[in-house]
Order: sequence, then C-alpha cells, then structure tokens
Amino acid sequence: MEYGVLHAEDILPSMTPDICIVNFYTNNGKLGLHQDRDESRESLQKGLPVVSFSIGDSADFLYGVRRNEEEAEWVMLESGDVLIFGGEFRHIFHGVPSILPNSAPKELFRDSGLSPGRLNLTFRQY
Ligand SMILES: O=C(O)CCC(=O)C(=O)O
Ligand SMILES: [Fe+2]
Repeated sequence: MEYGVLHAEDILPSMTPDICIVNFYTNNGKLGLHQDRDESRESLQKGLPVVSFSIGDSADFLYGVRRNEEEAEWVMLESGDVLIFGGEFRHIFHGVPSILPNSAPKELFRDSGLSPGRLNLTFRQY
C-alpha cells in the first residue's frame, strides 16, 4: 500500500461515477468478503476506483488479497469517512463483519431523521 499520499488522484485513475450502490446496515447487518466486479471490463481493467462514504454507526471493515477473514487487514470506518480503492487494489476482497451499534454522532439521527444504523454509499463508473 502507498502511504503519505495527499490526493487520491495522484495515484489512481480519475473516473466519472454513474452508479451509486446504497447499503443500509441495521445492528446485525453484515456483508461477507467479496470483490466489486459488476462494472464494465474496461472500468475494472483500468482500476477505476470505488469511492465509499460511511454515514451513521461505525463498522469493522476487512480487506485483503484473498477471500479469507483470518488473513484480512482491518480498519474501522466511522461516520464521515471516505474509503477509496482502485488501481492495483481494485479487485481487493472486502467486507463488513459487524456494525457498532450506537456509535454514530448523536446529532446525526436527531437532525437527519436517518434510522439508527449505518448507511454506505459507493460511487463507481460502469
Ligand atoms: O458497506 C461498506 O463499507 C462496503 C459496501 C460494499 O462493499 C459494496 O457495496 O460493494
Ligand atoms: Fe464491495
């Protein structure tokens, strides 16, 4: 992995998103390790990035080069975090094994009317 990069566009190809996939996780919500490969062959070959926005409760996020939870790396995604993967890591396996209930900023649910849980938006180019 590259560290110390200030701008994702310095290391990833730019894209114009035309797809947004919306996931909503309740307290027991989870998503198994998978690759995002429903986009066009060209998009996948170019490594056009997936841009993922997390809103609401925090989530454990696993990622790795194989579909193996034991080997996977882990990061916590909190409300407001933006995760981007593309380039040589476009085919990385990733998933959400668990949500941390009641971890969102309190004002969020109060002010937005969003149901308790975690909202994730991923933008991609087909
Ligand atoms: O909820 C997330 O952070 C990941 C969502 C995801 O991997 C997907 O929609 O393909
Ligand atoms: Fe995914």
